[in-house]
Amino acid sequence: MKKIFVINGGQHFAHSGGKFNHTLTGLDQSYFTEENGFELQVTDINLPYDPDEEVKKFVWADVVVYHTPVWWFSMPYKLKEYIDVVFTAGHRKGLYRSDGRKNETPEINYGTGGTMQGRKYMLTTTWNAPDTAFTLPGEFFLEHSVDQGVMFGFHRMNAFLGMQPLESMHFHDLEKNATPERIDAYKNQYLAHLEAQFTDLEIALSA
Ligand SMILES: Cc1cc2nc3c(=O)[nH]c(=O)nc-3n(C[C@H](O)[C@H](O)[C@H](O)COP(=O)(O)OP(=O)(O)OC[C@H]3O[C@@H](n4cnc5c(N)ncnc54)[C@H](O)[C@@H]3O)c2cc1C
Repeated sequence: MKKIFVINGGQHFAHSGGKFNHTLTGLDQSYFTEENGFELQVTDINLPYDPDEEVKKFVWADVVVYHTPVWWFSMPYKLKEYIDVVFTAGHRKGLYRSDGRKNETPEINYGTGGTMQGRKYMLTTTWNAPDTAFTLPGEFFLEHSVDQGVMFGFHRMNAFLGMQPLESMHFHDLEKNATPERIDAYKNQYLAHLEAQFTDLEIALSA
């Protein structure tokens, strides 16, 4: 059984209802079943949580799945608060030991003190921005991808803990053009993405 820990970062606020991130979490619950060879734990950052129990979920997991809307080119404040609180609780309790540097060589090895080696993570993001804002010359994101641009720090954060990325998936135009057709297509694409990522993972983890 592969152990999957899903964090639903779809905060409910203003015009961002968290509904699409909740939909992704529901698809996880339909896919990561015991029948399919998975054990699943889910945290919704809108609900109260115990930081020590959350640390245990990270340490338990083979794969952490993060679902987040993008708010002001970052994550929602409740997800950021969750990470600040839980990762701090996880210092020397399974998430990270130190920043990785040694006193005698402080110039090198920053970010190598994580204790989550062997674990993987997968990121999904949701946006109002269309995908073309990242790809077309002259458009807003100057041709930087989501992973190498806005979410670069998020990926380094997971590297700091020692985790390796699975392929991310990003969902665009969910405000101005959230048509039923787009939502249905995204749901199907996400299930296909899970199949692709987690079929490969079976081979990688059991090797
Ligand atoms: C403070 C703030 C800052 C923001 N900053 C940015 C930014 O920097 N860049 C950017 O691009 N965007 C930004 N946004 C927009 C934000 O990223 C999107 O509103 C968010 O990603 C949408 O995700 P959600 O889970 O909240 O979905 P929701 O807004 O709840 O849902 C999106 C749409 O999908 C529909 N839907 C969802 N699930 C289903 C379903 N199962 N069946 C049928 N319909 C469904 C909903 O009805 C809705 O129309 C910002 C929003 C806020 C509130």
